[in-house]
Amino acid sequence: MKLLLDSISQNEIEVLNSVIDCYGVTSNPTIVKKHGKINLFEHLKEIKKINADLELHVQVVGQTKEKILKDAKNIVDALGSDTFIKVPVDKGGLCTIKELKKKGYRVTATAIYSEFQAILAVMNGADYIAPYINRMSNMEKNTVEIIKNLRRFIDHEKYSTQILAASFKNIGQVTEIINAGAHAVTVNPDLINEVLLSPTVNKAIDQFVDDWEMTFNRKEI
Ligand SMILES: O=P(O)(O)OC[C@H]1O[C@](O)(CO)[C@@H](O)[C@@H]1O
Repeated sequence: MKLLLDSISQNEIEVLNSVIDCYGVTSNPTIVKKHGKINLFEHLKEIKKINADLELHVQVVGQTKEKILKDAKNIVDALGSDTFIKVPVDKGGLCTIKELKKKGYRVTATAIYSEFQAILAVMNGADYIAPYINRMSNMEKNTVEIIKNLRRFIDHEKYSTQILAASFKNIGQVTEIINAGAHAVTVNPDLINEVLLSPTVNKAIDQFVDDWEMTFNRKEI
């Protein structure tokens, strides 16, 4: 299982990288917008300095094959050939995924709202597919079934594509989707922090320390 952070906040990534096993970071233009008009490539290079092993998934903006290929080249020239190029799965995106794979790029197929869209991206050779869990739930789709079906399809047909589930709005969705068979999830640090900073957990820990101190009159073992 791979856990990625759906954020480009250096502070959030630095803190969580020291606490949990982070596999990489994902971004899209909406996530970048929160940081204003930054130099994205320089910003991401700083994130790589936190942990050189972090996978970077960076989204293209171009909407035609030519423009997507140009964006992909710029991304890889700036950040290295191990960077994953995120390409939205529409007609233009699909044929470009094929082309990018022929040229040796690493590709994450994104903006996936349906099982069939995901299947087409797998067939075109995407390394990862990123189904949008919360956005599909909002469309009353059974996301657990979709992930189970996709995993079955990938395993049965022996594709090497991995499911990188994205767009979560609560941790319940994350665990459900991991259990359904996703290979990887990308999660907003706020959702992870909600669990790690839970008042219920803190209360239980404080109670243990209080009980120890009452018994032994000290706060160490
Ligand atoms: O519904 P949201 O939270 O905007 O998420 C969209 C998702 O798409 C991604 O761009 C993945 O491709 C993630 O970075 C993000 O989790």
